[in-house]
Amino acid sequence: MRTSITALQKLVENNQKISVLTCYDATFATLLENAGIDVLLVGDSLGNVLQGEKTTLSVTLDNMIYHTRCVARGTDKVLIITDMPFGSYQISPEQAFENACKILAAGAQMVKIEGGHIMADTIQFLTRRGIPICAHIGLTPQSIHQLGGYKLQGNSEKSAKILLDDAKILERSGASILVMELIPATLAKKITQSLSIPTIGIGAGNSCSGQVLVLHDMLGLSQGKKPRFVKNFMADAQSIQEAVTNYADEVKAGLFPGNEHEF
Ligand SMILES: Nc1nc(=O)c2c([nH]1)NC[C@@H]1CN(c3ccc(C(=O)N[C@@H](CCC(=O)O)C(=O)O)cc3)CN21
Ligand SMILES: CC(C)C(=O)C(=O)O
Ligand SMILES: [Mg+2]
Repeated sequence: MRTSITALQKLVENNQKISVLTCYDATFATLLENAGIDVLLVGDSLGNVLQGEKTTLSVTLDNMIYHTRCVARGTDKVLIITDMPFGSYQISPEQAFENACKILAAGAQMVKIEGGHIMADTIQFLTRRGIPICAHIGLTPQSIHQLGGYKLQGNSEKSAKILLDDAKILERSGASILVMELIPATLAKKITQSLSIPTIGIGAGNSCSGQVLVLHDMLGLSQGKKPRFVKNFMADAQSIQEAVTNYADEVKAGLFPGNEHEF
């Protein structure tokens, strides 16, 4: 039996942090599972790190299905969450359901969708029909051309209030987990304390229920400017296994992210 959302909730109740990494293939999936990572996210960041694109916008549903299958084949214990790609869930709840079914059939146990209150109806539609949902607020990279850059979100009183309200609405709509990306640590803490579902942060400080990073970033493989929230775990490790184990340990111990990784 794979890790269930119930098991993740138990971790939260016992004040244990949830470790999440992105993963796109079977070899890494086996390695991450054996290193004790709790959740693997088949992220649409594969557009960046596998396909060499500037944004996640061109990633297709078939891409996500293919990589979900690869990750599922390489594992038998971890919970697999797969990003629904841009355009696969925004048209209607019905279309979102149809596409989410294909992702679950490929081996994911949950799908992630970007957006706040605007996604409430879709989340309600899917969760009432048996699809577990991870919501995602703050910096939502599929809206990059609207946001105008990969910038900190929720840094005004008004936008912080919208994010807090969105988080509550998403929980009420049935979301099982909430990813929060690139928001002030104090806001992420307040949101986490206001919800009963686990929160997973990336650039959202140390008070979330868990943390996620893009695998290639934490292995120091990504080129170009490194976002503030990224830590290269290969810098102090002799092997990929050791780097991943250190990540899991530092998340569990509340050592990562440190002050230098938050906003
Ligand atoms: N390799 C990779 N890592 C990611 O974390 C990631 C992807 N790809 N692709 C999809 C999105 C895009 N993401 C990004 C990309 C850049 C920044 C960045 O440069 N952030 C600045 C913010 C500066 C500010 O607003 O103050 C930073 O310094 O963190 C953040 C998130 C997160 N996701
Ligand atoms: C960075 C995480 C949260 C993500 O959505 C992705 O990898 O696509
Ligand atoms: Mg994503």
